[in-house]
Amino acid sequence: MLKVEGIEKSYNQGGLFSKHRQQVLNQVTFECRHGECLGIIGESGSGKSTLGRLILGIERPDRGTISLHGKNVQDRRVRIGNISAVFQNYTSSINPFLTVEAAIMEPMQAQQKLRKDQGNSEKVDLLLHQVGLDPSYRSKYPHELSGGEAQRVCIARAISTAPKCIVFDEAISSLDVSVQIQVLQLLKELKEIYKLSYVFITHDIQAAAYICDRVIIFREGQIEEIVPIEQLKDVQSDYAKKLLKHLIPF
Ligand SMILES: Nc1ncnc2c1ncn2[C@@H]1O[C@H](COP(=O)(O)OP(=O)(O)OP(=O)(O)O)[C@@H](O)[C@H]1O
Repeated sequence: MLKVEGIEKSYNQGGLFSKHRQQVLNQVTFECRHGECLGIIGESGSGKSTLGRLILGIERPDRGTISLHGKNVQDRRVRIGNISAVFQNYTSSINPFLTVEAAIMEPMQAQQKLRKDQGNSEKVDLLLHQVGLDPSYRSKYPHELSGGEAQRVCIARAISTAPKCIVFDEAISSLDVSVQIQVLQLLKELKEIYKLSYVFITHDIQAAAYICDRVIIFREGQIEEIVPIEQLKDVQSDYAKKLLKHLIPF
């Protein structure tokens, strides 16, 4: 369903007029199946977040295509309401001047399917309930929320349009360990309820093992290996073995 084909991306290095370009992604091809959680693991700087931004249509690839159900995500109409994101930095992901209710309604309004009416308010209550928050949170502002609560609001925003795919970029990394587990459980439940596909960018191998069905091992902007999660211990390449050994704590 989400198809990434032959993606290449480079950035200018050394200022606006520099001719030197850094190749960040090189011939990246994979598919994220319907209802699948596909992990992306790699060293810092290997291009994971860049890939996430391309899937979200925030940036364009130099070459290659990313499509959702056969339609190119560069078309805004394909993305809006169908692909959403949850980032690491939950505090800057929500407009500080918006209440929780307004923040959750924002993506729905962008989708232009629902208007600010009774139905929408009810939907906000349902979404809050689904992420484990009670209706009293509707009138709160971001600065009144804990990190875990703010990330739950970001998740409510992400699911509010009933998307087909959500990109998580280190979405649990800034949370306390106990909150990370709760949020991972929540994400698993929501994936089943909404039949979602997840692209789960992380450096946390344990989180990946808990939630992912398959994992892409990323190396310097290229796919080193794609492994089903139950075969994570049996990766083939020396690089993948070293990376996983490095990422597993103790
Ligand atoms: N907008 C940009 N302009 C120039 N260079 C960029 C830009 N975005 C990313 N890069 C470079 O691309 C490379 C890959 O960055 P990216 O953030 O995608 O890696 P990452 O694997 O997500 O790293 P981390 O795990 O540290 O977040 C880095 O060398 C980074 O400096």
